[in-house]
Amino acid sequence: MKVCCIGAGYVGGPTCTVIAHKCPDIQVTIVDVNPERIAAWNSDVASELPIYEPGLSDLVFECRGRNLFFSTDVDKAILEADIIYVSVNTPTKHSGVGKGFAADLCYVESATRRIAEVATSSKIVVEKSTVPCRTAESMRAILETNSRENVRFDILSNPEFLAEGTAVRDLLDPDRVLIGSLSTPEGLKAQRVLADLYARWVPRDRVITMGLWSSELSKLAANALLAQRISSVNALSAICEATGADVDEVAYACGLDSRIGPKFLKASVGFGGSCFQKDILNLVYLAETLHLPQVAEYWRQVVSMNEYQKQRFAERIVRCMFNTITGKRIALLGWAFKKDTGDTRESAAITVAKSLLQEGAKLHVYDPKVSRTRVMLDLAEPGVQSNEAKLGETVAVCTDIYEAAANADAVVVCTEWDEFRTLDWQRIYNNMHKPAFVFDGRLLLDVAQLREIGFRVEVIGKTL
Ligand SMILES: NC(=O)C1=CN([C@@H]2O[C@H](COP(=O)(O)OP(=O)(O)OC[C@H]3O[C@@H](n4cnc5c(N)ncnc54)[C@H](O)[C@@H]3O)[C@@H](O)[C@H]2O)C=CC1
Ligand SMILES: O=C(O)[C@H]1O[C@H](OP(=O)(O)OP(=O)(O)OC[C@H]2O[C@@H](n3ccc(=O)[nH]c3=O)[C@H](O)[C@@H]2O)[C@H](O)[C@@H](O)[C@@H]1O
Repeated sequence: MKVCCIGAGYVGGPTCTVIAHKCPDIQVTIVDVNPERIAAWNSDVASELPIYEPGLSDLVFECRGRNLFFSTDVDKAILEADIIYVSVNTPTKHSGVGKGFAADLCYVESATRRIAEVATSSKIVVEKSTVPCRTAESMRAILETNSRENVRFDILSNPEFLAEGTAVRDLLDPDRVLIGSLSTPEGLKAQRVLADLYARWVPRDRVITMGLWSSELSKLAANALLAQRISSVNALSAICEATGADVDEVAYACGLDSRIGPKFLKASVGFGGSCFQKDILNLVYLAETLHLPQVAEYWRQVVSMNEYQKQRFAERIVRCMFNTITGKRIALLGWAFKKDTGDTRESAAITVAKSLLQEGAKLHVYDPKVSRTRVMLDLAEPGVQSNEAKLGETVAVCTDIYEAAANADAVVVCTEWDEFRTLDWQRIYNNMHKPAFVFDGRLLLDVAQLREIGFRVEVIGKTL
């Protein structure tokens, strides 16, 4: 059996690497239109792979050249494959109908058209990208009206639930694998083929099957429910700050109720990542097009609360620093949207940094997995400063935390990297301007220890 994956991104790369690892008899080819990305996947240096995920480079090096291949030859991989994963990006539309909400399906459509044009034999096409409900229907229409005679396509929905930073672990031991299909004999047969593939390492009872539309909607629903928990606890964090309650204690007390559960109740500066916001806005758009304005408004509020949380944190920094940060140096620790990834898409750090820059601060950014180029690209958006040289006057990207914090007025923690827990805070304090502030956007630091050293500490969801 041969598997092809179109899209060598955060999902296609790890997902199909794990398939290659678990199924040495299956040839897996991951293709992409981006030659730099494919070249990076073919690098022999772990740090040059396009994605940082704990444990991923070992699997890539184990399988690559054996039964795992990364290539730009999309057509060849399509021609040879029995199963084709479509794992391309589905960003929020920036223009046209549904601008700012709907998913842009142009990449899914172009990959689907390519499959239809190139394939000379029947294929199972797996919709891996996160898509609006009933996208598989559009894919089927494109495939059926553009394919050759005697070539049949069975489309399955197989949404991905991995989280970045734990992708390999999530793929090796998933809570569930979801496969949706039409309930036709051919659809069910294709569903069995894919279920058998996963059952090589996932217990059968965790490979669940259902209809196509339920499967597509379940992915959007799962992300909406997860993000809703974070916005709920972040909304409570604002009440905690105003009342003297402690959000960690409140979350702990609530999470012990087995109906609520303890996970995903960590208050923060705000959720980031490429999917939560995008997928909820997609759900909002879906509700609007279905003429369900109250439903749309309900989910929209999860995103609004997240924007509020990020803004509230930035405003608190300014307020605590005597209502002005003009010309002050602020060390920003963490740029990725969560620990153990170099991904910065929709990272809360970006919003906070932009607000601080607009208030006239000078930023020294440190993140163990994010490059200077990435930080500058994230900031060089319209409305902030588009000129990189000018940006360089107010933003420095440091490779050392102590250098970032030297002569700073404040340290702001935006990402929960483990290494921030064990810093030499006395050394940091000695080299900072006084009063020295620490703003913890991740409830990560030992506040008592910091206060003893002399820091003024402000934490999300707490008044100290
Ligand atoms: N990033 C994540 O943790 C998760 C993402 N998803 C979903 O998976 C999908 C992919 O996400 P990512 O991997 O993060 O995106 P990504 O942007 O990292 O990767 C997508 C890749 O597809 C390539 N591509 C686009 N059109 C193509 C075409 N016609 N032919 C060949 N290659 C093409 C792009 O060049 C890019 O390298 C999205 O729908 C996303 O919502 C789902 C679960 C987790
Ligand atoms: O569709 C997707 O892309 C994926 O989106 C999320 O995964 P991911 O965005 O990679 O990472 P999460 O661990 O969910 O974290 C998202 C954001 O929420 C924040 N978060 C998470 C948990 C929490 O309790 N509090 C909190 O602020 C994180 O710091 C991060 O900024 C989901 O967890 C995955 O199941 C899903 O497959």
